[in-house]
Formats: sequence, structure tokens, C-alpha cells
Amino acid sequence: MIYFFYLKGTKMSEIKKIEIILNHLAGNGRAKSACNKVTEFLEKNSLVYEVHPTKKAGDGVRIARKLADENQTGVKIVVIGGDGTLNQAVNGIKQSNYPQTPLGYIPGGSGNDFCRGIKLKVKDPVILMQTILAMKEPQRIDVGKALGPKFEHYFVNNIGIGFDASTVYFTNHSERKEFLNKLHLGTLSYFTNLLKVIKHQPAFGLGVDFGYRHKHFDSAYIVVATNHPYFGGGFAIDPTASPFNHHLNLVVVKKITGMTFVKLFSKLLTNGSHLQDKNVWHIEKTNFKLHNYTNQHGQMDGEELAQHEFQLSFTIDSQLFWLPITN
Ligand SMILES: Nc1ncnc2c1ncn2[C@@H]1O[C@H](COP(=O)(O)OP(=O)(O)OP(=O)(O)O)[C@@H](O)[C@H]1O
Repeated sequence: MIYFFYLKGTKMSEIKKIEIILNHLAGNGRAKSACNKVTEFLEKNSLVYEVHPTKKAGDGVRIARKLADENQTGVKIVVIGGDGTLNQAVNGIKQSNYPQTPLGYIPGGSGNDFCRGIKLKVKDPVILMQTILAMKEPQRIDVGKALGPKFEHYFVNNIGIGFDASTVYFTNHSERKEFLNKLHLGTLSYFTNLLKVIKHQPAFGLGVDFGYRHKHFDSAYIVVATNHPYFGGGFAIDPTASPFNHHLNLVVVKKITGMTFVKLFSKLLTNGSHLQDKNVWHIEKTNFKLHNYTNQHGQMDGEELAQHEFQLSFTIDSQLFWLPITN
């Protein structure tokens, strides 16, 4: 269903139309509710808008590419959904003939790690839309890019292999997610599935190339290439990462069990001192390569990637956003 409004008496100011990409399923209804508030505001102010609902998984890419290719002046494209929908929209823009097209974003997911990562202060969707409309210049924010055989994707948060990716897999396939989301406990949903993953996730071999150096791990367990600190709905896997420093961070945690794991995890939850632990290795670079030697689950911005022997080259890129940032 496409909603289209052109209200009589619309002030033909600089903004002629707002194109909204909506994932009405995101955040178990949070995105839909945010969209309703936003469109009510737009109507009250006689602004022209159109809502483009995603009709199936992955649809955000197609919609964003199409809207960017229309290249209309005076139009602002705004995504309302979670990190997965934002990821798709960024990839759609990058695949279009106008990859410099800016995107507005109103978070409505369950995790919303991107907004946490860029320290977005405005929480109210209507105030955020007002801010987006008032902005004259878009802001450039880092996004990661991963290239591999048959793989070319941009990501706004992170790409993970192993532990966190298995957690995404189990979370997406659990009935508890929906239930906990209803209670607005998306992070808890992720957390409870960690226990399942601790039981099932094996250690795996991993090679990392950075600069002229190579590092080998016999027993990698958590592997995250990240644009900012957060994954899994607010866990700061690398508190030193920043989406404004034109670098990507890579964190590798070796397989540990029992109390060693509990201690490390509590450091991660409390003060970020896990990065100094002897079982954790991390780098901050403009590019690096990863190769895991057995099939493992992967995740990109919370979206499942099929199980793979990943061979990925990471670089840093950027995307223009209609978002109020004070970094
Ligand atoms: N109409 C649809 N039917 C089925 N799946 C959809 C539909 N529209 C979008 N999706 C899928 O929903 C998934 C989740 O989207 P999204 O990440 O935006 O929300 P979320 O998981 O609630 O948020 P977050 O990632 O911030 O926790 C994405 O994989 C997207 O492709």
C-alpha cells in the first residue's frame, strides 16, 4: 500500500516532498507508531509526503535506490525503521546513480545501535523530523564497506562473525524476541540468547591482514569489525570506536569459557576494560582483511548473513545524513 498526500495550500518552500521509507515491522511496531506521529505532523503543516512501506525483507535497498535515482530537487528521503532498514537504505543509495544522496533517519527499531553510536540526542520522532526538515546541509558520517567474493556491502554499525552473529541468528529465530520486544526489552532478548550461543558457538580459525602484517588466531570466538562502539542493542564491544574518525575498529576475542568468560563479559558491560584483557585483541585502521577458515554465522547491522567462510576486505567510506550531530 502506498499512501500519497498532496494537500491544498502547501507552502512550496525549499522542501517539496518528504519520501518516507517505512519498515512498519521494525521494533515490533515502534517504527509504525513513530511514522504515524510524523505523518500527522506533516499533514497538520500541509507538507507533501509519501510513505513507501517495505513489503518484504530486504526491500529497503530497492526503494532507496529508486528514490535516489529519481534525483528530485527539494526532496528529502527519510528512513523510519531499525538498523537493518537503515543498512538497506544506505546500500540502495550507494547502488544508485546518485550515491551522494543524503538520508534522514528516524529510529524505530529494537536495537537502534546506529543512533547510540552517533550519540543522537533527539529522541522524539516529530522533533527529529522538524530538525531534519530545517537542516540546510547534510552531515557526513562514516560507514564501513566490506568487499568479498560475491559480497559488496556498506554497513552503518558492524559486521560480526561467530559469537555475535550466532546471537543474531538465535534471536531472530526465537519466539521470545517478539514477546520481549512487546515489553520493550529487545536488548534482554539478545542477552538471553547469549546463553544458547555460549553452548553452541565453537572457536574457529581466523586470519587478519592489516598493513604489511598478518595475524593468525587458532581459536577466535567473537570477531567484530565496527564503525562505532555498539552492537546487540547497546553492548559497547569497542568503546574507542568512533563513526567520525574515518577509521574502522576490529575486535577479536579468543575462545574462553567459565568464569574467565563471565569476568570478561562483566568488564564489557561495566567499564569497557575488556579491551585490555589478554584474550582480546583490537586494532583501529582505515582498512584490513579478514578470513575465517570454517563456515560461521555472520551478521551485518543485526541482519543475518548466511553461514560462510568469509573472506572480506574492509575499508572506510561515508554517507551523507540529514541528522543533527554534535560530535
Ligand atoms: N514487509 C516486510 N516483511 C518481512 N520482513 C520485512 C518487511 N519489511 C522489512 N523487513 C525486514 O525486517 C528486518 C528488521 O528490520 P529492522 O532492522 O529495521 O528492525 P529491527 O530489527 O526491529 O531493528 P534493529 O535492527 O534496530 O534492532 C529487516 O531484515 C528487514 O528486511
